[in-house]
Amino acid sequence: MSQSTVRAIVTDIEGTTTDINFVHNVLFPYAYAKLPDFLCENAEAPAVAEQLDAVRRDMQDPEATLEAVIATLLHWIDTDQKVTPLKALQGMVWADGYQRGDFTGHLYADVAPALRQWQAEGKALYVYSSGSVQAQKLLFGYSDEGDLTPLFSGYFDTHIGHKREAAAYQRIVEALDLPAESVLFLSDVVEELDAAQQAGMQTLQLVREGTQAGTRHPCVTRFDEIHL
Ligand SMILES: CSCCC(=O)C(=O)COP(=O)(O)O
Ligand SMILES: [Mg+2]
Repeated sequence: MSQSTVRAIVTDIEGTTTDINFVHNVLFPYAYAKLPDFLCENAEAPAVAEQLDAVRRDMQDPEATLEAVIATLLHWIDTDQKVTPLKALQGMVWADGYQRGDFTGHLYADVAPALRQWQAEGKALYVYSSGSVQAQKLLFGYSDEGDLTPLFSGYFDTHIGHKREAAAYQRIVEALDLPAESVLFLSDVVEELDAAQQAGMQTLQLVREGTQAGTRHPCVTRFDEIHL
């Protein structure tokens, strides 16, 4: 990493800022439990109906019943599929959980101080996650460390493309209007880092407890090991 040239940092969430176990053992089961009733009660609401139609398109069955759509969504949660309408609906369900205080967004202890320091140093901070932009804002807005959303300049989800495709990172660079080599991408997933590197970004792999270091990208175990 050529540290002096970093002008913006784009961070992944799961496995990077946030424990994978929080996502898989708190958020996903909450959505699994609450989604059926939420959809039965809100299927006619325009924002929900739009996502249900998108699920039917992905199922290649425009006439699929609500029951069949719900079964598909639950299967996608079970198999951790990063399907855009599922992610949008999960975000809507999690909003209730955060607002009721059922959980707060997990952040590793080293994350908030580093984000604050980088922002104070003039770096622009962005999030790129498979979770919807609404879900990202909720996690950082209702985080263990309070509302961190003022630290971020923007959020990207799968509407910009999938995280293992270089084209998604090219679009992010265009949106940031910065040279690709001045943007640093942080993730725990080597394939995501490969894609960001192909788009010209700098990369750093977060190797949190329980995850494996790769060999293709520089590695750190905590945000406070990153000196820009
Ligand atoms: C935005 S919090 C929920 C994260 C999520 O739904 C997910 O699938 C994790 O994706 P990531 O790209 O952050 O690994
Ligand atoms: Mg990740």
